Amino acid sequence: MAAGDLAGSDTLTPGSEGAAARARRIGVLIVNLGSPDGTSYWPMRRYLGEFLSDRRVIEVPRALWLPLLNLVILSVRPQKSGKAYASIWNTALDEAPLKTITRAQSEKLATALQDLPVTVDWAMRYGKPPVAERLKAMVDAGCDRVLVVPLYPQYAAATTATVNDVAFDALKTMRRQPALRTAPNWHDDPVYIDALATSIIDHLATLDFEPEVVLASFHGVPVEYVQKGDPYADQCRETVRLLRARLGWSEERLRLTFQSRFGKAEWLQPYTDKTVEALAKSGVKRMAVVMPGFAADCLETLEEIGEENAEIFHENGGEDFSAIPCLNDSAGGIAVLERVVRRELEGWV
Ligand SMILES: C=CC1=C(C)c2cc3[nH]c(cc4nc(cc5[nH]c(cc1n2)c(C)c5CCC(=O)O)C(CCC(=O)O)=C4C)c(C)c3C=C
Ligand SMILES: [Fe+2]
Ligand SMILES: [Fe+2]
Repeated sequence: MAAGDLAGSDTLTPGSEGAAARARRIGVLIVNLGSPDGTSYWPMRRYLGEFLSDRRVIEVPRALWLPLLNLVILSVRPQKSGKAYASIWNTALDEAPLKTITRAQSEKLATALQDLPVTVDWAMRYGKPPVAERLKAMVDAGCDRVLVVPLYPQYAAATTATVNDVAFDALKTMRRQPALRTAPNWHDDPVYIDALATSIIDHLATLDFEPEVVLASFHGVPVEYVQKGDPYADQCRETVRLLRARLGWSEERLRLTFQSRFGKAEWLQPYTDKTVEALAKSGVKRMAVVMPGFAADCLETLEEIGEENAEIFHENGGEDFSAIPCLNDSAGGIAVLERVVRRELEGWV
């Protein structure tokens, strides 16, 4: 094979599965959490059903959890969450923002990796496109090695490990498996910290107010998961410590909080919504929130922070509130993904 056949990254478009195999390409599959196909009851129920049936997400014994999930939660939560998704829906493409942004990240990452013999694609852990389908498409297109990149800067079993689980599960059905690598977390990578710091500084420069406090709000997990050994909380704390150092900010100026509680158990604290309320009540008038644990804007950033927490702030006496966009497909965001991929492909390219 000519050397030129190996060079140049591309993206894998649906339908290319049957294309003539190009030998010895490397697949790079970026994977985020996933979203419902629509905001009405049944698409929401299907999505939440798949998500909340994952043993990595809900560790309650099945005999207790499945009746509660199927009889109670899946009859009420689809309506409530559907309304929230409707308020942020990308109506032009009729899809959730997480999908739009992940696709754009995949396309821009392919361009950034053009000098390498890689095929870049994207998938979702829940909903579409599924990890197994896109992995198979990569193999059919001639990839004999695949790097799976769970799009989470901080490792949690409920996010990173469950992506890896489904990738390895997909290989179980293949006679000729590709070699599979999974990318580790990048919570302390200088390129990531720098991209976050730049995004904060750039965003604050666009505001007509100076926040007195900035929250670094991460998705929470139950405290019990951390007690069982999940490194997630420590990695969130380390990200914020490095970010403060990079910005030269104090612990009072950049505060760590955890959002998106689900269920009745105790989750990581301090809670974002309670902190926003307390800050407003204590007389803070101007604040901003950055969400470093999300590689892309989604329901939890756009609706929960951008709408719900903004309202909490205003209702309790706050005046100016701003949600800082995630790194998304910005130059800084793509630089982070490129950094992770190039590092993890060492020895393969
Ligand atoms: C970024 C890391 C995330 C962790 C850690 C995480 C843990 C976790 N989440 C739930 C329950 C829900 N999360 C939901 C949405 C959601 N969660 C993340 C990321 C993490 N979750 C993202 C990116 C999203 C948004 C997806 C989108 O389409 O925009 C939802 C669905 C929405 C809702 O009904 O509230 C649930 C439910 C648990 C239980 C958990 C840890 C164990
Ligand atoms: Fe979540
Ligand atoms: Fe939420």
